[in-house]
Amino acid sequence: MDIIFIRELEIETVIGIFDWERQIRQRISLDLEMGTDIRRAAGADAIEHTLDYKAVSKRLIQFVSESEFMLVETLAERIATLVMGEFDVPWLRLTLNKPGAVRGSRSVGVIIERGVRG
Ligand SMILES: Nc1nc2c(c(=O)[nH]1)N=C([C@H](O)[C@@H](O)CO)CN2
Repeated sequence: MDIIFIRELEIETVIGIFDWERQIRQRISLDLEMGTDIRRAAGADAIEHTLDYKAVSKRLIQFVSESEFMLVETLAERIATLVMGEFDVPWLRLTLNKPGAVRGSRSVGVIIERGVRG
């Protein structure tokens, strides 16, 4: 299996469990690895035969910036469902970072893996 990836996709959104967090927008950062087979696209040298990382990124920016979840877990799960469903991705690993959320740490967040790795 091959992997198409997106690193450090930064998006502002409403996220958090505290009252003050419901009033502001905070930056989250996504690292996404998506299972695929690149051989057909490489053979034809044609974007229509592969997973377009720009199209995935644009959809994620739209979805995440309009979302208002409390937990990073919920946002991560919803992103995984969206990517697998809309882009026909059989397996993915997603790291969702919430930088600066905990004083003294660079980042906190969640890592999830979904689907079947071929
Ligand atoms: N496992 C989690 N723990 C915490 C979350 C979360 O989404 N998942 N969220 C918070 C607060 O919103 C925090 O980010 C504010 O600093 C605390 N713990």
